[in-house]
Amino acid sequence: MGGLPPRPREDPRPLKGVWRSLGYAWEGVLYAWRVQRNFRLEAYLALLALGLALWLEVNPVPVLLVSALVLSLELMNTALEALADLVSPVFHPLVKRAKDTAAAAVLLASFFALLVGLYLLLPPLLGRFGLS
Ligand SMILES: Nc1ncnc2c1ncn2[C@@H]1O[C@H](COP(=O)(O)OP(=O)(O)OP(=O)(O)O)[C@@H](O)[C@H]1O
Repeated sequence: MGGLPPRPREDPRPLKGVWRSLGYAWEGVLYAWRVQRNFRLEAYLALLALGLALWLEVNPVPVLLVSALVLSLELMNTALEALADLVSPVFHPLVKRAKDTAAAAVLLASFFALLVGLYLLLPPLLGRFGLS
């Protein structure tokens, strides 16, 4: 395990600290990408939805916002799972509550993202194929 980084006020080069923080955050993204199949699936779906929005000339901002919400919640879920496994590697009802609730947050956001995607993209998509 690596040592802890210097505390912000003790760091003689604060800007270097910002880059270091970005590096740690990127490590988190790579970790989630490696171990979480759902994170990869959600990232691919977000790219697909963004590509469709651009192709259909639909405002891509809502797609970006809901994608950011789902992916961020998946990262938080991954973080919570790691902590829960550290605290209680064996079955504990409270860990079950915590993990299930964190997973529910991702599920809920994904459901609403799907609704936003369908509402925004389906009508112009059907129009492109002459089905509207
Ligand atoms: N230590 C534990 N104590 C109690 N229940 C647990 C524990 N670990 C896992 N569970 C239960 O199993 C479910 C799945 O947990 P797990 O950590 O495997 O996540 P997951 O849903 O498979 O997520 P992912 O596939 O994203 O890793 C949890 O939602 C919870 O209900």
